Amino acid sequence: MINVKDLHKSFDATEVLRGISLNVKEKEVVCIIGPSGSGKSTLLRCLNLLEEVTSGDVLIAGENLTDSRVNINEVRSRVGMVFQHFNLFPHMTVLENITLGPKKIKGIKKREAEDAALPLLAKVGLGDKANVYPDSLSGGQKQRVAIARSLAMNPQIMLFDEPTSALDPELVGDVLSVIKDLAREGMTMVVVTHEMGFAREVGDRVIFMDEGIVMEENTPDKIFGEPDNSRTKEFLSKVL
Ligand SMILES: Nc1ncnc2c1ncn2[C@@H]1O[C@H](COP(=O)(O)OP(=O)(O)OP(=O)(O)O)[C@@H](O)[C@H]1O
Repeated sequence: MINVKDLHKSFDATEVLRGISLNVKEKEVVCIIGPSGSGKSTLLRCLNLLEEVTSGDVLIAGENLTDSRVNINEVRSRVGMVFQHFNLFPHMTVLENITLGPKKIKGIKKREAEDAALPLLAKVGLGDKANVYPDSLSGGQKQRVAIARSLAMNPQIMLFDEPTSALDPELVGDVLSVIKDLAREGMTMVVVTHEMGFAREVGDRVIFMDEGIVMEENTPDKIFGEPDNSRTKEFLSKVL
């Protein structure tokens, strides 16, 4: 579903991704861990064209995102992304936030978009919040709205960039449980996370990135039990 080949990404003279290759199969959950600044967010952003690739290939379901004919809106509909900061529009209700993309980008009629949005809100445990404004929600609730908003575009793939890092500890569990439900339903997902317990429990594979390269890719049990790479070992000894 996702095939990344020798991906390089530079910002001016700084090479942040230095030759990443990565394959994610349909329904697979891949968790990416690694120190701050190792390029995890940049990699994720290259997977839905939030960043332009410097060189290499990124294929999503066979379509090469480096092809200049690619339709950015169409790619972003297929590849949903949830950020650390929820980026909801404060002047719109929860329902308006969720239906904006389907209406504006997909041309779906208001009524139809709302009918599709309400079950998604129920799915993330916020069935009673359709008509409130984001300000009245907790961080965890806002993040669950952001997940519903991405799902409303009916994506084939979901990318999560540290979805719980901005949350108070007591709010993390509800957000992770929504992501776990998606994993159980067979959503293909790439999750950048500092939640090692989550990566171990939910990831089919875990990737350890450092200094813009994939240092190790392994099953959760292996990477958290007996990592092959000394840098992985060193990192995990600090965070576990
Ligand atoms: N738009 C940009 N312009 C210049 N440098 C950038 C830009 N975006 C990221 N970088 C740099 O790229 C490097 C990797 O950043 P990135 O956010 O991908 O790392 P990360 O592993 O996700 O870190 P964290 O865990 O702290 O979020 C950092 O040194 C960062 O300063």
